[in-house]
Amino acid sequence: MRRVGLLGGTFDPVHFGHLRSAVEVCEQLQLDELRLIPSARPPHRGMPGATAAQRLRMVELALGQGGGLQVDDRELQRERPSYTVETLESLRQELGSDVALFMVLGWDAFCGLPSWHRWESLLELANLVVLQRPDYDLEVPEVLKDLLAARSSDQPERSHGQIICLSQTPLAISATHIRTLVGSGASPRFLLPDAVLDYIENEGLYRPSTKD
Ligand SMILES: Nc1ncnc2c1ncn2[C@@H]1O[C@H](COP(=O)(O)OP(=O)(O)OP(=O)(O)O)[C@@H](O)[C@H]1O
Ligand SMILES: O=C(O)c1ccc[n+]([C@@H]2O[C@H](COP(=O)([O-])O)[C@@H](O)[C@H]2O)c1
Repeated sequence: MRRVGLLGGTFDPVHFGHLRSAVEVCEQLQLDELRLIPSARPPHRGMPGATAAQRLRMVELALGQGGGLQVDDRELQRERPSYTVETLESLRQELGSDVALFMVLGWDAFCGLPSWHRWESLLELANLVVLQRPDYDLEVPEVLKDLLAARSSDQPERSHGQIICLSQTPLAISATHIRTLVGSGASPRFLLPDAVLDYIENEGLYRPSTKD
């Protein structure tokens, strides 16, 4: 069965925490491809600092011609909040039922899962891959403890319905920290690809507003 990974994110901006995790998930789960899916109108958070088109462009620049990792812009084609369950439904329509989908989430995102739109349907559409996040110390909600006990697997072979907790190289990098660095005039170099940093500088992203 073909195995497709999905890493959704605001990517404001994309950084090496996302990219290194994506490479390691691909290798550990022997995926045929992994798609980074920028969230056009991210639910559950304020307006990003960069537009959806700018965030998509930064992901494209980060990936370059890199084999295996791809960008999927389907959430920019919808005039609605970017609900993950609708993205998975659209992917299932495109790819069919005979493909294993692996939706990748950091620990922080996983802990917030019970507040997502139609969250209980997510496992009917995909497997979940949960990554550690060294910069977050969050308690997992009880309902997710039960879900982890019931659905965890070390050897995921099904098209959907299983949860895989992976240990990837822990990188305490966040987009929030990068925006803060840029906003204070400090350099975020080596936390994200140079091509993305050049784009941030050329577009004047994340600088403090000049308005009073
Ligand atoms: N350093 C990291 N290690 C592992 N997973 C990460 C890392 N950074 C982000 N992720 C995960 O990648 C997905 C997309 O993250 P997102 O684009 O919100 O980046 P972020 O760095 O968390 O941004 P922000 O600081 O703006 O919230 C989420 O599931 C998140 O948990
Ligand atoms: O579907 C939802 O209700 C939902 C709620 C919060 C987050 N998400 C998705 O989770 C992914 C990570 O979100 P974020 O805010 O950490 O970038 C991204 O693809 C979001 O669209 C999805």
